[in-house]
Amino acid sequence: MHRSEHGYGERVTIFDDPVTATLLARLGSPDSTRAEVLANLRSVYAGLCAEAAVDRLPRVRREVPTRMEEKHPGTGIWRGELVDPASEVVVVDVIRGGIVPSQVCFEALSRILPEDHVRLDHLHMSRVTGPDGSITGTDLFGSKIGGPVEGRHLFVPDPMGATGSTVVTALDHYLESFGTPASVSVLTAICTPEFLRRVLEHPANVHVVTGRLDRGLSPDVVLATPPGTRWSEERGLDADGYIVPGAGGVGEVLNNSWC
Ligand SMILES: O=P(O)(O)OC[C@H]1O[C@H](OP(=O)(O)OP(=O)(O)O)[C@H](O)[C@@H]1O
Ligand SMILES: O=c1cc[nH]c(=O)[nH]1
Repeated sequence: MHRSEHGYGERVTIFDDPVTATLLARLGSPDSTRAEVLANLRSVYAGLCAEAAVDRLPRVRREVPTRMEEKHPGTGIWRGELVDPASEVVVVDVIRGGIVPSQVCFEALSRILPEDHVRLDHLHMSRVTGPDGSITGTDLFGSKIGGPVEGRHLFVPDPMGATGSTVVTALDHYLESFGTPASVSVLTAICTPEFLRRVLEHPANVHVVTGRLDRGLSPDVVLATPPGTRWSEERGLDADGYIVPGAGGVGEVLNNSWC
């Protein structure tokens, strides 16, 4: 995967490839149908999940006989590194924007690990706005969490990393009551510099993999510098907590539910 150069530190991966950029440009376009948005979101998350799995999951060396082994004993055997099948993973479904991305990750990880090592949890969450329309926090209304996360690799696919309030609330909930994961990967289709600052400060030692980093409200002089070089001056959030340029309310579009 082509990765963007940036100054946000080693725990951040930003995709830099024209395929992901094209999918995300269509995803955010006012002309795209819901079917296109869904299909593009699935494609983007297949890439984000694979990248996080490569970076975070332990590996083992293995020898695997192929169908050629019978004809070529000893040489018809593939030798190399695989994902360690002992790894255990928990995918977090952040309802509602995260429903489709979490299902994509759950299915993808279930193809590379034993099925009983991959779990899907659900968190019912919603951002809360104050009287002026600005985001004041995130409510966690309920959860279905299938057990501890201690020693497991946590994947949090949340498409729009805006203020970071949703992800931080989710991680607080896990750390308070369900143990310490072996690693935490937050996967966003699009995120802001403000989001990165907030989630990287979290004690869970978060790694972020994002398809795009949007900082469209930054001054021109800052936009002329590589991402993260003048991080404190970068702005990607509008006054209502929406990402600019962003993709609008993705949870709303995906669900045709404007609330
Ligand atoms: O980084 P934050 O500022 O917390 O915002 C991000 C949240 O908004 C979107 O979801 P969705 O539209 O489902 O949620 P909402 O109704 O809470 O905006 C997105 O998928 C995140 O869950
Ligand atoms: O820009 C944003 C911010 C939060 N949620 C979205 O769907 N879009």
